[in-house]
Amino acid sequence: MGIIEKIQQIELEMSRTQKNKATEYHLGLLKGKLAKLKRELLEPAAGGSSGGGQGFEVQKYGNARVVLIGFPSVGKSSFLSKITKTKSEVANYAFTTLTSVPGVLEYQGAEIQIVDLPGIIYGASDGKGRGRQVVATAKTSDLILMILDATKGKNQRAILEKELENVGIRLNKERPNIYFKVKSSGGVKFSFANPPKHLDEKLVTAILRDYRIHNADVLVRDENVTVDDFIDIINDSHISYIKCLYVYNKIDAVSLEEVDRIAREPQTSVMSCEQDLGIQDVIEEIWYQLDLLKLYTKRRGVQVNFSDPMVVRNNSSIESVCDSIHKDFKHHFKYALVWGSSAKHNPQKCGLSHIVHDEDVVSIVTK
Ligand SMILES: Nc1nc2c(ncn2[C@@H]2O[C@H](COP(=O)(O)OP(=O)(O)OP(=O)(O)O)[C@@H](O)[C@H]2O)c(=O)[nH]1
Repeated sequence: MGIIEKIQQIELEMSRTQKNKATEYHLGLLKGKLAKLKRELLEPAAGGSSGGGQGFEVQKYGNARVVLIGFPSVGKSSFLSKITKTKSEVANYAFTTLTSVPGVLEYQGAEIQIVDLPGIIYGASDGKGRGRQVVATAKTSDLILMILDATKGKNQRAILEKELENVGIRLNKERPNIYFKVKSSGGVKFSFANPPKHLDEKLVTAILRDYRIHNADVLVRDENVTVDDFIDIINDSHISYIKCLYVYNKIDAVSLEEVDRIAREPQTSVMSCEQDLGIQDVIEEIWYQLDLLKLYTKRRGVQVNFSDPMVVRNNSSIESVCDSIHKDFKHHFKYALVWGSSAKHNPQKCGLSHIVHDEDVVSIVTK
């Protein structure tokens, strides 16, 4: 039996099993098996090619990567052409509609790569070669923009969410707070801060046995974690936790009441590419979700150039600032002078561990 048939079989069995206290254990084991099969499906066949996809690898560029996902004709191309600088003919030539189209959004001095994934993320979890590559690209993104058609029902969003879920992408979710370490002896040690409500030692041990893991430390730090969370932690390297912004396009074609209703949903923006409505708000929301900040660097004896900021992630240290200048830079580091809200006094002399704030001015003194 092939993997897809096995998956279907387990899904069928799960759908036939009533959910109650008595079946919890059985369902938990099935979930563990299902996750393992789905993972295998997305792994390239041993010794095989990458799956026959062509020209899919999109090189990372800029300060962050945003991936657009949506059904055909929801307005992804229209949106991309509105927010990114148009690419030259030559650049366009390299990409067909079958591959992804990258563009660059310039905002607040940052360069944000926007990748328009082919519409076929839907169906990607059936293990087809190119679907796999689409998934791999989506997993490297800092933010997913799910572009939805305001004139269509709720179904489109649910289908895409399910599809992403199936390939190991968790939207707007923190990594579950479970410590898990495979060991070479000692059996399975299950411990917790407070007794978990949906997980116990028997189930954990049985799921691990299915993964052929017989020795491991499992420490549950959050009493609300579920079986699914635990299975994600076992499959950790295949699971990505990515922020998602839901963007509803074509609001010009629905009633004001409907726009109002959609716009109130969490993590949601609304726009009309055709009428040029809400585009700027979406860009601002992207910037906000990416959680980037601007710094200005200053050389000794030279005025700060406020028109040329450097963009780093929020909570960055001086060390990562050095790293984003050059990978060897920190080896020549002596100290940094920092002006701005992160500094106790202006300037403050700081070491590599100092955390910078938005709009700080940083001067790095080297040996
Ligand atoms: N009413 C309305 N129509 C729009 C809007 N934005 C795009 N459209 C129309 O929707 C259709 C699809 O737009 P595209 O930008 O090509 O959509 P896409 O998602 O890139 O489509 P694929 O390339 O098939 O994936 C076009 O006919 C657009 O004119 C909008 O804001 N309002």
